Amino acid sequence: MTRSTLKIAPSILSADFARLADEIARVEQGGADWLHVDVMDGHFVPNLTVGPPIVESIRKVTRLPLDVHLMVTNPDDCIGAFAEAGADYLTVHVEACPHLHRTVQFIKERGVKAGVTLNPATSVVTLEEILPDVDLVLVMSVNPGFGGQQFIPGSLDKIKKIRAMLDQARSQALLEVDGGVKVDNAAQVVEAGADVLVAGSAIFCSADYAGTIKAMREAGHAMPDGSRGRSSVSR
Ligand SMILES: O=C(CO)[C@H](O)[C@H](O)COP(=O)(O)O
Repeated sequence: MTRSTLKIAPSILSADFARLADEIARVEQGGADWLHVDVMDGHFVPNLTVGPPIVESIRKVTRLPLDVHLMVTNPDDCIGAFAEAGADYLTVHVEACPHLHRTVQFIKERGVKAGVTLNPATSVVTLEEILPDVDLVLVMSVNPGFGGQQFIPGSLDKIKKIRAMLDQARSQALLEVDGGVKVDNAAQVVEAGADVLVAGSAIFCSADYAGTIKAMREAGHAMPDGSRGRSSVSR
């Protein structure tokens, strides 16, 4: 099976929230494919960020698909509000969902693409039963809660395992990686099997957002042996 074109999703967690519309315009004009929005409740993760009103405001200033990552306890309680606010993807944690299949159906019933994600210490086995139902799998390559952390090296093996599971199931779900993704490791992450690279500090802490996005895309398409990556092929 061929793979989707590599997507770059800047995470606004590292943007200047006082100038959010400008920051979003800069990454959109700079070639971003998606916008990644981290929702944190101060309970599932030790940080607080944005809710549905902010997503609704973001929806008005960009055409980029909104990739909303719910780092919250009881995500079922807020799925409707984020769907109405304009999320294109809603991704929930397997650790936060005792009835994961029901939660995924809630998301899809609202016309939103459904993603599932797992923390670094959570086994890929937790994905086995839900894979046929999801549009996206997100591998957290840092412990969620904060931007600017170091990529956990063991994440590469996890990405490879999930890539193999998706390919074996002939799944069309996208494989996204989030946490410590930089220009320097983008090739390894894509080689391991990623379709979507989330990057916060790498982009928003750089002087040239467009240049960083371009460099990350080029790195992701350049395999170690110099060949073009599988991710450059559309399915
Ligand atoms: O989900 C997240 C943190 O929980 C962020 O999306 C992620 O950490 C991106 O930041 P960076 O690229 O700086 O690591």
